[in-house]
Amino acid sequence: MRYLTSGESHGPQLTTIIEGLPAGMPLTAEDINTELARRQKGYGRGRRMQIETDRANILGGVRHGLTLGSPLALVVENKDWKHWTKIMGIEPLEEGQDEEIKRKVTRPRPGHADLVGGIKYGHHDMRNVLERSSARETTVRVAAGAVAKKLLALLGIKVAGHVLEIGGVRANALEYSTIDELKERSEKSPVRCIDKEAEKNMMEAIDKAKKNGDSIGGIVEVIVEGMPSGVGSYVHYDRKLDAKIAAAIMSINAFKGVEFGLGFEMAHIPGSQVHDEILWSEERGYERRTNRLGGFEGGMTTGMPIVVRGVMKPIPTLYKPLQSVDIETKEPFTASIERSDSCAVPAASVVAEAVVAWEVASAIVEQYYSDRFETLKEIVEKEKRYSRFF
Ligand SMILES: Cc1cc2nc3c(=O)[nH]c(=O)nc-3n(C[C@H](O)[C@H](O)[C@H](O)COP(=O)(O)O)c2cc1C
Ligand SMILES: C=C(O[C@@H]1CC(C(=O)O)=C[C@@H](OP(=O)(O)O)[C@H]1O)C(=O)O
Repeated sequence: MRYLTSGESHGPQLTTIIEGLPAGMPLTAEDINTELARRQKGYGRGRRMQIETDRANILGGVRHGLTLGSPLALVVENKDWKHWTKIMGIEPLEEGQDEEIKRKVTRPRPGHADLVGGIKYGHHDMRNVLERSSARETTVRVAAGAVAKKLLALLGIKVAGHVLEIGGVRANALEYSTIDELKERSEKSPVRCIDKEAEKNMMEAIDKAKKNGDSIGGIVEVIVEGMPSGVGSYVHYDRKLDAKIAAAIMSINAFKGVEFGLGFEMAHIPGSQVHDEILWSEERGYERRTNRLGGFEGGMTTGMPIVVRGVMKPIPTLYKPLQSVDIETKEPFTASIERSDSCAVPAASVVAEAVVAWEVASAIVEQYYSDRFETLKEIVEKEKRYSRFF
């Protein structure tokens, strides 16, 4: 499966076209809207989220609640567009119309795509860069991910994301018995963290950063449970599913690192405490004693839950801005200030779920079968059994 997205942050809408979904899969706008609403929540976001109520309009590829196997077209309107119609106008400016209408950005923000993107595409108004480099685009990535999540859910595969760290505050009481419990508890938390003590401290850290005109980042974790083993392949670099998931996490705005299972801790632990011992029983087939490798061996799923984490840097727009240069005058100035979040880690955990779900669903459809959903379901069920009792 593949998808492309189009649209600017303050333009009329965001669009995605999804290609390669099997036919006959139940899908409603509500399936997508629930995920869009989850992405909008989260402590630390700016005023924009109070303006938007993201809703998906399905404009192709579905009839009477079932996918047709044809491309799926989804559109999410930007409610904020009505305040930006002049600034973001599509038609050329008329003779004598004020250039100021464009709300030009000439003082690039360190950490944003502004300067490099402006130089690369020859934009002297860096609004032409920031409008597309903005994480507003993650709205339609979450829409595409919602479709993938629906496909996975119907195959008995569950995806959950939560927040592990914000601004140096680490969650530690992480006991939960099922992935459903993790989902339910993180859903209730304003920072999507299931450790109540850490939640409080994370919110305080966000308040403090905001008060200081600063920003903070953090770590999110995504878990995928119910996978058959053997999805992905060791035979070629571009068929390794862990590599594709890592790239997907890295593609989220502001993400700077990825790890699976014990991750970077593996650098200082002996092999005997890293690799997952193999067990077999008549009733349950193959199992692992532990899941320290986070569900992958040789780029293939082991059948244990996929456990992947990503680190998000602090938001680059600062209300107490850093040093920059005006690209017109070359004089030193502080960077421009655009309306901004002070922490978007909770929202980013929903985006991370979406991009991981997309990679997993794509790999399943590519590997097993892509025409009819019911047939795909039968194949996946058979495959889960086959790989357990081989
Ligand atoms: C959900 C989400 C919300 C974000 N909100 C903001 C924001 O309000 N202000 C900002 O400067 N950056 C925000 N970012 C991060 C920037 O989009 C990102 O840092 C920038 O596009 C540069 O890309 P890079 O950090 O991947 O290099 C957000 C990122 C995500 C995932
Ligand atoms: C609009 C979203 O996030 C935006 C991401 C973003 C950035 O620079 O990445 C900057 C802000 O945009 P604005 O200046 O319009 O408030 C965020 O609000 C969203 O997540 O839907």
